[in-house]
Amino acid sequence: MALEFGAKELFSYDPEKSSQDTSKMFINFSQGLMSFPMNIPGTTYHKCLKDQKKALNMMSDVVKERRASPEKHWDDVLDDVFKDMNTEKFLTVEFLPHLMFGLLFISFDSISWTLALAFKLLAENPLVLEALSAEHETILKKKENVDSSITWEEYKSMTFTLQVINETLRLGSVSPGFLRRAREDIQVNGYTIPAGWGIMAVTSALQLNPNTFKEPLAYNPWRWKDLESHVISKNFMPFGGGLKQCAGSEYSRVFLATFFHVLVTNYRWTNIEGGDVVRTPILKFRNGFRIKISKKG
Ligand code: HEM
Repeated sequence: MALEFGAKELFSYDPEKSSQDTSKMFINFSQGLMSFPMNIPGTTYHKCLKDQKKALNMMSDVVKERRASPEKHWDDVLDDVFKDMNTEKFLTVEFLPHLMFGLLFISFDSISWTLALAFKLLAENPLVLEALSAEHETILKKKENVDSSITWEEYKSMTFTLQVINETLRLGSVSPGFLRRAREDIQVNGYTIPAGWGIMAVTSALQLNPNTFKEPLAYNPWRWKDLESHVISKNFMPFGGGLKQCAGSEYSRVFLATFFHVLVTNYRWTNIEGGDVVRTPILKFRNGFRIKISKKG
């Protein structure tokens, strides 16, 4: 679902018209990223390369189709990218399929894992689920038409939901951290990081620091009301930091909040099996994760 929604926003993808199982392609690609790099049929790595090629071919076809009818407007990200090609030299026709592939992968993988973790944590913490449901039921009650879309004001009123999102990202930052390169020698606590060295800031560990987050392993969204903004900005970086921070952070928050609204007002679920969280170094479930979901009566 996150993939189809992202693909629709990026290049007006219509799953009904696609002959390919796009989700499968991206899942296979994702599984091969941390696999042993042996490119022979049957290996995870081989599947990863094969499906990456398929996905890139699909993106190339979309780009070709767009170039063939420049008068048509799509009102999606690719439309804007085509406009930017007039001013940005790095946006070449050869680069576009890679850009679309990268954006789609990065958006689908991170959001899907965050959602999967939220399903697990909410089911394990019924008080949190109860408070989350209450916030969304209140929004529904105030609506004149319950079937109308969520408004920006409603999104802005989701205080507890945003705390749930923060707490989920704190405990389960999809990425272990972010990468930088030292441009000059850097002194840290008596050690020197020489210029040119790669640096990985392991923010996922920082987010479990008991000096900042009391009982760091507890899933406690209420903690966010008492944390001051300067403490948050220095200790909570699930979307990275500085000029290079995640371009999709606001999109992700809106997506997750909207998803929770639909989920808790319409569905209930129970965890069936799996759900052991591991880092490889990206967040994963060791033996998968199965839930039983049903419509609320
Ligand atoms: C829960 C969801 C997400 C998480 C946790 C996440 C996390 C991250 C992190 C940690 C970085 C590295 C930032 C840095 O180096 O400081 C990053 C970069 C990036 N993310 Fe996300 N991301 C998410 C969703 C998305 C989505 C939905 C999109 C696109 C629609 C996106 C697009 C990007 C891009 C383009 C960059 C590279 C930014 C740059 O290098 O200038 N991300 N993300």
